Amino acid sequence: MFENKERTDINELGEFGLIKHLTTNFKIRNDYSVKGVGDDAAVLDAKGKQTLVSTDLLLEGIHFDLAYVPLMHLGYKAVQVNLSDIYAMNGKASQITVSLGLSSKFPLEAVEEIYKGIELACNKFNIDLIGGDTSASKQGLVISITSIGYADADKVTYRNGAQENDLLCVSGDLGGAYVGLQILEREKLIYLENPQIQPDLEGKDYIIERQLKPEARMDIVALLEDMNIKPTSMIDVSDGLASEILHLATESDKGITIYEDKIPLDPMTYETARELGIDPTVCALSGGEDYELLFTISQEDYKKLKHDVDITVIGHVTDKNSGCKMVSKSNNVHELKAQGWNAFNK
Ligand SMILES: Nc1ncnc2c1ncn2[C@@H]1O[C@H](COP(=O)(O)OP(=O)(O)O)[C@@H](O)[C@H]1O
Ligand SMILES: Cc1ncc(C[n+]2csc(CCOP(=O)(O)OP(=O)(O)O)c2C)c(N)n1
Ligand SMILES: [Mg+2]
Repeated sequence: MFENKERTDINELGEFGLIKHLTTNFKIRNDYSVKGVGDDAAVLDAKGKQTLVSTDLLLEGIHFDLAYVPLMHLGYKAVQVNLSDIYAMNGKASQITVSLGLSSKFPLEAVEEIYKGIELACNKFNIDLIGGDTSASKQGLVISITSIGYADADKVTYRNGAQENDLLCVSGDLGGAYVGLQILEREKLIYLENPQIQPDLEGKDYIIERQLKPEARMDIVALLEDMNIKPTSMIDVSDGLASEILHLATESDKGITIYEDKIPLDPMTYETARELGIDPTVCALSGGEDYELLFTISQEDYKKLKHDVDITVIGHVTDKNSGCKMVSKSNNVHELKAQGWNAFNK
């Protein structure tokens, strides 16, 4: 989705000219970055902390569809999904590298749009862009971002630390990004059949934003620190609640039980799912792309966060033999299965 009329051929700048043009506005802003863009490698200083590194790959046609994703949003989202993994380790994100495979149809102005989104994310989350790689691609747009962060060794939170009787908590609300995607896909099909019809996204702002412009939960990491809570285990919700619960349980060698009526759903998510004839609970369990934090805390810590409206306790940790279960609104017990999004199922 790129409507800018000006089209400058990337060949006019060449690879190095392009890199210079795109990165010149990015200034190093934090002490962990010794050298950013411009040498054979970036130089970082962990300042006695542990270093967290995570990488994700976004491919046109698999992870995003340029028919309805504006390039600036894509740049912003690509950064968010990567920062989210650093926050899921209970760390502070400080740097990213950005690697691009650009299809030949992309003019300079299109790449500039992606970088506007990246810059917005870097400004908002205090991140240094410290490097990357740029190439032409014959198969559409490819974006790979690596995020780097730091945490004191005793703060780093793994997937494997959940203990029996811990409480399972989730930030924000779930399922919105998936329902937003269904609306965007619906409007795309209508448009393809009849290009005169303008997309009808009226009243769907929140869920469309959840899909196009997710926000990684840096604030939750800060909140937990303020509350003096160290989660016993943590993961971010990228593939859907069910899949992430199974990761925490498997890695921790425990079982987990959740309660359907506790799953936080935004009213717009709930109503739109109903309109589309899909079960809102299934959207939360299997939709994905929520980029909320799912974590376990010890019972003693419950009093510290019970009044926080942005964190919901949805279940608890059990012994391994009890497996992963959801108690439904009608009090039936269902086994949780990882039926979340899977790139290989497309
Ligand atoms: N091609 C690969 N080579 C090596 N490690 C990989 C590869 N793909 C994924 N991983 C690693 O597997 C683990 C799980 O990855 P993934 O399911 O993608 O996690 P996330 O949902 O947090 O991105 C991570 O430690 C990741 O770095
Ligand atoms: C065209 C399109 N198809 C599918 C999706 C949905 N989708 C894209 S990425 C994703 C989940 C996370 O992707 P993955 O590559 O598994 O990331 P990771 O778990 O490694 O962080 C989902 C549900 C989408 N937003 N757009
Ligand atoms: Mg991954």
